[in-house]
Amino acid sequence: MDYITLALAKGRTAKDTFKLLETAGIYFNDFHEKSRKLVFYNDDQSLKLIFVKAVDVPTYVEKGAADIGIVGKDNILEAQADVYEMLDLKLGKCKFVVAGKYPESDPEKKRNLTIASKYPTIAKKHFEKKGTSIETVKLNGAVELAPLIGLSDMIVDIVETGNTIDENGLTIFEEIESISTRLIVNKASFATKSASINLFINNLKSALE
Ligand SMILES: Nc1ncnc2c1ncn2[C@@H]1O[C@H](COP(=O)(O)OP(=O)(O)OP(=O)(O)O)[C@@H](O)[C@H]1O
Ligand SMILES: O=P(O)(O)OC[C@H]1O[C@H](OP(=O)(O)OP(=O)(O)O)[C@H](O)[C@@H]1O
Repeated sequence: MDYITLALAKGRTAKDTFKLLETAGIYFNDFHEKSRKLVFYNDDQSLKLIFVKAVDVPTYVEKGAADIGIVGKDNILEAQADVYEMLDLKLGKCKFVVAGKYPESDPEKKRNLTIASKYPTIAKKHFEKKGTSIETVKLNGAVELAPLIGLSDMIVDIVETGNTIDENGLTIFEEIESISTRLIVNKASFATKSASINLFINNLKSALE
């Protein structure tokens, strides 16, 4: 069997991903949360795990540095990565929305809107589809602050419980799409390592049932 490299997103979905891998019988015994190590091997050394920032997972997989990646749909869409998306792991569920101050922000206005987001590509594509041209301001967090202090008209961001939107007095104007953690595969690896990759995917599928 071929040996495969798995890029796994650090951050809020990591714990649930490790749990799912364990349900599938895949254990990384040398992994522990406080470790600063970035490379781990499973029990039978058939899997090499690299633990990277979520936003970088699509890059590792597209470029073939990893055969498989586990990462949120948000990062896959934003990266526009040329990879196969094979499985929905149903973790890290949330949705992309357009939000702003009500009634000051009006998404239907066709004037040049400024949208703040960690996801400027997704924001641009969404408004392009509606025939609205926008300027984007790329932020790396606390995006909800932007319309409150006049940095943008609205935001495109992730919502889960809605608490961040509510506590900052914003209103959701539109839901763009649902997000969850997905399994992605490098296109060349899928051809050259099909047996190992299919085995890995089938194990995860069984664990999800
Ligand atoms: N509030 C949320 N609820 C559920 N899932 C979320 C939420 N925010 C983000 N996610 C999902 O979890 C993934 C990882 O989130 P996390 O906040 O750890 O990543 P990050 O934004 O890259 O981290 P950082 O803020 O440290 O840069 C996101 O890419 C997304 O798919
Ligand atoms: O609907 P909620 O449950 O409130 O979750 C939504 C928040 O979670 C994410 O931020 P994160 O916690 O990653 O912090 P960030 O501002 O640093 O991106 C997202 O960008 C929202 O701000």
